[in-house]
Amino acid sequence: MNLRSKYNIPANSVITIAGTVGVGKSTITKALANSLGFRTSFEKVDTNPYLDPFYADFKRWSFHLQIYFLAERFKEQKKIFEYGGGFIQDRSIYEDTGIFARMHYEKGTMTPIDYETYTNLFEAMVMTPYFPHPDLLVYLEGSLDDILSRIKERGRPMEQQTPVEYWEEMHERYEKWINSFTACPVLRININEYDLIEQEASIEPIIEKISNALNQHSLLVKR
Ligand SMILES: Nc1ncnc2c1ncn2[C@@H]1O[C@H](COP(=O)(O)OP(=O)(O)O)[C@@H](O)[C@H]1O
Ligand SMILES: Nc1ncnc2c1ncn2[C@H]1C[C@H](O)[C@@H](COP(=O)(O)O)O1
Repeated sequence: MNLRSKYNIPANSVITIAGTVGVGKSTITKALANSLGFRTSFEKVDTNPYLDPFYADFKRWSFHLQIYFLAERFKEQKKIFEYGGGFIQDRSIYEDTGIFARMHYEKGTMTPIDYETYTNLFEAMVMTPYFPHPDLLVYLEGSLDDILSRIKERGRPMEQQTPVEYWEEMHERYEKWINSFTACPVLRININEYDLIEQEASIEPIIEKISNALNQHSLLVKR
């Protein structure tokens, strides 16, 4: 019996993984998809033409990068819809606006006009009844120190050159953001609760929690 059947997880579920840069989203996305027999939806990092220029000059490229990510995530959303679900998604579309665009606007590295244009576009595309929200958002949380050492260990050059204050600011914003997030049900997981690098089997207790969260929500909806 596979873990999806064992824990009664519907085959058409869409589970999105959220959390700050380097927290471990891609790693857990792969592990969950493998264990549940789901497809994956990853954000494109290596082929993103704006990411390197953005890290070199936030002011010049923040709007371009947000539009690029929005288009990419929307295409992924369409793919998930066309397959009828059964996906683990690496990063939610909500973080683009709730964390990144907002942070750059408030820090002065995105102009008010660009922010308004972006926000209008985001709301017209995403915050409509036609946009399917995920069944569950799994939020990965961890200490700033752990996250900084993971960013360092992964070694993406543009992230190494970014001042630590950027990651610190993002870490704080994530905590506030998740506390007021309501677009879909949330399951919080602390990254010290599992270790997929040393112990592959540590995915099973996470799947059990996901199952409880999904089933609890569907009971609430049925009531
Ligand atoms: N459970 C874990 N324990 C230790 N290191 C981890 C764990 N999960 C991820 N990592 C490491 O942390 C770094 C960032 O992980 P990644 O999945 O790429 O994060 P994200 O997708 O959130 O940016 C990678 O070097 C990865 O190998
Ligand atoms: N919406 C975004 N704005 C700015 N930067 C972003 C956005 N989404 C992702 N990123 C950056 C952050 C990282 O450098 C890479 C990949 O993110 P990760 O959390 O490592 O998967 O893209």
